[in-house]
Amino acid sequence: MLDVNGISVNYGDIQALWNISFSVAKGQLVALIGANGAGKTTTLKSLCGLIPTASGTIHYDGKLVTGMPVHKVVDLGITLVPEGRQLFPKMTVEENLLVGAYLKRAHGKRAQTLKRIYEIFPRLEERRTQTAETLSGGEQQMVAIGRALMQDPQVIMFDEPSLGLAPIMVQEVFKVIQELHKQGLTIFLVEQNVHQTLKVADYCYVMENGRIVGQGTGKDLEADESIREAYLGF
Ligand SMILES: Nc1ncnc2c1ncn2[C@@H]1O[C@H](COP(=O)(O)OP(=O)(O)OP(=O)(O)O)[C@@H](O)[C@H]1O
Repeated sequence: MLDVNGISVNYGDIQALWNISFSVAKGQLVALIGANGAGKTTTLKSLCGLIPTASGTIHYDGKLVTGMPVHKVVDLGITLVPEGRQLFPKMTVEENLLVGAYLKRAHGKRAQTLKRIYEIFPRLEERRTQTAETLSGGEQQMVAIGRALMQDPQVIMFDEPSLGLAPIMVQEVFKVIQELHKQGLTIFLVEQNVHQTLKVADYCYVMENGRIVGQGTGKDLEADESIREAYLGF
């Protein structure tokens, strides 16, 4: 469904991605793990058209996405839940969610999608009139996921959704991601919580210094000694 072939990305004179290739099949949960500064966020931004690629191609459902503006990428059904959530703090939960449904593909079904999101996150329905800034970190992450779902995506990409959350909320976020996977969404998950990620991912890529240096099923990587040493600490 998503095919990334040999992309490179530069920030001025600094090369951040070197000839990255990977693919995400329909309905799969594929993860990208790596340390701080490895290039994970840069990879996501280039997939959404937020930053240009210097070389290589990105195809989605057979269509060339490379060079497309962000709103066109979103209209194809690719959605990002950004790191740090990026909600509108003074707007209510429901207003933040509705922001997600501004494009044509999602606008017509927004009432129906909102209902579905409140079924997934009953807590957000309880707090629908509360401003985003007054929510806990975990609740804000739920709003960010809900807002992405309002775009009616085919592929949802997460940038470190568990970052900065209390352990119980980390579990909650992973539960939601697994539930969305079960419902058939295609998921590309960028995470530093390697332990949890290897448990839920169908397939996983490992990134270091802007390069893909390993790949395999969650189980394979969990059993790999160098991965255990570098990312799992045992
Ligand atoms: N706007 C920018 N200008 C210059 N360099 C950048 C910019 N954004 C990222 N970089 C550099 O590109 C490299 C990859 O950064 P990126 O944010 O993609 O890593 P990451 O794996 O997502 O890290 P983290 O887990 O810390 O978010 C880093 O060396 C970073 O300093």
